[in-house]
Amino acid sequence: MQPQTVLNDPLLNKGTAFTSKERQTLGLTGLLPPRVQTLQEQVTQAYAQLQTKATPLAKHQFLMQLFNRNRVLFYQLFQQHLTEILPLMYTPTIGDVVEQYSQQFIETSDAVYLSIDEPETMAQTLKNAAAGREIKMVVATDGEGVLGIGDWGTNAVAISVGKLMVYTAAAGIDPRHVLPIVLDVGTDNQQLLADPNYLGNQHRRVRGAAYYNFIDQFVQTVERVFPHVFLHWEDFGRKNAAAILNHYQDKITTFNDDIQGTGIVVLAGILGALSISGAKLTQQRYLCFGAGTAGTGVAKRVFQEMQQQGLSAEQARQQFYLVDKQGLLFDDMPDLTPEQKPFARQRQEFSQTDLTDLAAIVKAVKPTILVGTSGQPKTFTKEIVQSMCQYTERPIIFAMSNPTKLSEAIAADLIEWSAGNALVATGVPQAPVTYKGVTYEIGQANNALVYPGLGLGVITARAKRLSDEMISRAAHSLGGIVDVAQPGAAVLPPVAKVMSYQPKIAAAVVKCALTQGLAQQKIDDVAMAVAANQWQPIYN
Ligand SMILES: NC(=O)c1ccc[n+]([C@@H]2O[C@H](COP(=O)([O-])OP(=O)(O)OC[C@H]3O[C@@H](n4cnc5c(N)ncnc54)[C@H](O)[C@@H]3O)[C@@H](O)[C@H]2O)c1
Ligand SMILES: O=C(O)C[C@H](O)C(=O)O
Ligand SMILES: [Mn+2]
Repeated sequence: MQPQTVLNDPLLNKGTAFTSKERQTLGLTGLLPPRVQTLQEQVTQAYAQLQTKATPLAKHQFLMQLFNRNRVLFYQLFQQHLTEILPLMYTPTIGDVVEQYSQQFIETSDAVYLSIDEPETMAQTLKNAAAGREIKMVVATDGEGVLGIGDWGTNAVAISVGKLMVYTAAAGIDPRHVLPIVLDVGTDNQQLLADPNYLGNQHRRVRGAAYYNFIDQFVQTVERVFPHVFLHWEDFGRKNAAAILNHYQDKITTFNDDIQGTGIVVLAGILGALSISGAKLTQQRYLCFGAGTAGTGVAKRVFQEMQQQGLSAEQARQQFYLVDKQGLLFDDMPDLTPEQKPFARQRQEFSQTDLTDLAAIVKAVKPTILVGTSGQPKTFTKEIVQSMCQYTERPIIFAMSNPTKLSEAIAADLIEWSAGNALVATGVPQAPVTYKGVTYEIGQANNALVYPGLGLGVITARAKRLSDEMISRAAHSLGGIVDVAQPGAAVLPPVAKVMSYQPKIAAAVVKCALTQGLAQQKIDDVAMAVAANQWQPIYN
């Protein structure tokens, strides 16, 4: 191998950690500073450099440079400083990274850009990108629904890269086995269409049959080029996200993170909240604010859980109320999505005629659980929180929207307005809140808490399908980590321990796959099999 190849391959490069013997063998003598460092010395030095960067975006750029040069060092640093680095490489900073993509562009970070204008190149592109590696996991986005910030076209490649980083940092998914992909089908973002520096296809989004044909070609090609791949869909627009999942979930091993990952983390958070309050799930009234991809995905997961806990489908359905742009959703509305329809209510259930404003809806419905997936900032007001406190002792309030500027609420407000009674979680990281002498830990209800372990389980089992039961098992596996007797306990386990509970999630998924006959891998010892699939960021 050419010496330059080793130094330029982030999966092989050790930088200053190449020993003098390795330098001799690989022809690197004199191509690096003379001092040989240990990995830990490199980590310490890189961490100190990181501290000199002034803004989250500058820190992100520095960390991307490390990622692009030396992946072992990058992930070792990431894992050692996980709570600090996660928000820099993922939510919320990733939102700014997407918006600034063209302005900041230097290099591609081993991502793949599949253009709807050149469909014939797809198979060769995937082979080129893999360069002989076995690809076990792909994250693909078409960038139409990035977090809550909307359509960012090809810029959304940063989301695929970021999601995969979290897979590796949190669950040890081997970076040699992953591929981040953007499906560039155009953009309807006027700012990008007018921007001379925009790097994507500068035309409007292709829709309809041509779009679905492209998606289908992608699925067929990925499955052919990478047998047994786990295909993770991220941040598609509302219509396409559900349509794609519904079409492929019984055909291939696939997962929509916004629908299913979010369903897992919210259900786990609700189960955590109920174990604090002692209330029963089957007695909760559930209000979804923002009934789009995530909102309906989560509602469906909680709905299924209520049935597992003994309610009939009809009884369970009575506990759900969905609110979208139109207000409370009624079955006579002409523009309901297929995912909203099953939960739409009948007008005659209510004496009120105007149920468009969230505060009025809360007063009428009296929800005990309020989950925001609307991308509408500050919509969970004092009035709403205080209404909920009038009829329920411990209201469950999750403000899921990302990034921070779009969150439905600030945790500190929810705690104060409810006099410490609300059981709170937020999609973005929020600091603990001290109120009247109690410190409330704020669980981060972000799918990042769960999808890495889920993917690790799927890969370990070489699961044929990702079933509903596997998803349900993943949600339940998060119970018992937090000491709920502790005053101010969070409803979800902390991000600081995220690495420690991913194997637990993975094991639950593997066991379920084995039971359901969906595992294509023979496994005797589940914990050992999971551990064997975890890559460690250390030099060979
Ligand atoms: N915390 C997490 O893990 C997580 C996961 C997925 C999505 N999210 C967040 O949820 C938000 C929505 O994401 P999505 O993928 O579901 O997007 P989406 O576009 O599919 O859904 C958003 C929904 O909100 C509705 N909406 C818009 N304005 C509204 C208003 N004023 N009142 C009521 N409803 C309104 C839209 O019509 C749409 O149905 C984003 O901010 C995203 O970051 C968080
Ligand atoms: O990316 C995140 O932080 C969570 C979620 O997938 C989202 O779209 O907001
Ligand atoms: Mn997402």
